[in-house]
Amino acid sequence: MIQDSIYLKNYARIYGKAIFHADTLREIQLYYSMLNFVNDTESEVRLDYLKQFCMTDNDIELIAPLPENQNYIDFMFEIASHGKNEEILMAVLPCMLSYSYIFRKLAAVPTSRQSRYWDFIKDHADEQYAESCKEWSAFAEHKCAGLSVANKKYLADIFEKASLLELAFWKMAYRNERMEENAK
Ligand SMILES: Cc1ncc(CN)c(N)n1
Repeated sequence: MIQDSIYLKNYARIYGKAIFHADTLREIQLYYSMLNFVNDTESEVRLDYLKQFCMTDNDIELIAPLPENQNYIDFMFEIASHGKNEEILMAVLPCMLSYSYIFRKLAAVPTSRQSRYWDFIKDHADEQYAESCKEWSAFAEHKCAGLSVANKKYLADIFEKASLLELAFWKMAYRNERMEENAK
């Protein structure tokens, strides 16, 4: 949750770039709806968890990102610096889509309701969130439809790279767990 708070603050910055380079108002509204989920819906639950650790977003400002988190942030910033919205979309979408996919699977496991992270799971497993993910994906398909095969391949590689950075972010939690085990 702490590393995620750092990640999400930087993730939100990417939308500043995307909105600036958007072609249409509809496009701005789509980016805004993605940012709105991260910054409002998701943040509400996130702040509740931080509270359980006696922390607020002000405390997060003093904590450094772990390497896996920093790598992911650097990658998104690098892509955003090109100022091309098709590329930015490929870098930001795995964050939104993978959570819908993973948390819907998790929510279907009966014992998940006993998890201390149930509120977090529930939000991301939500039907409305899945519908929004479909809308964002359809927008990306539409935006990229007329591109050359080579360009599509380049964009698919960005999507894949961002997805692998998501995976590394998940694994980061287990790395710390192992380090704690080893320290015992
Ligand atoms: C690393 C990461 N990826 C995705 C999400 C879901 N928005 C998240 N909160 N954090």
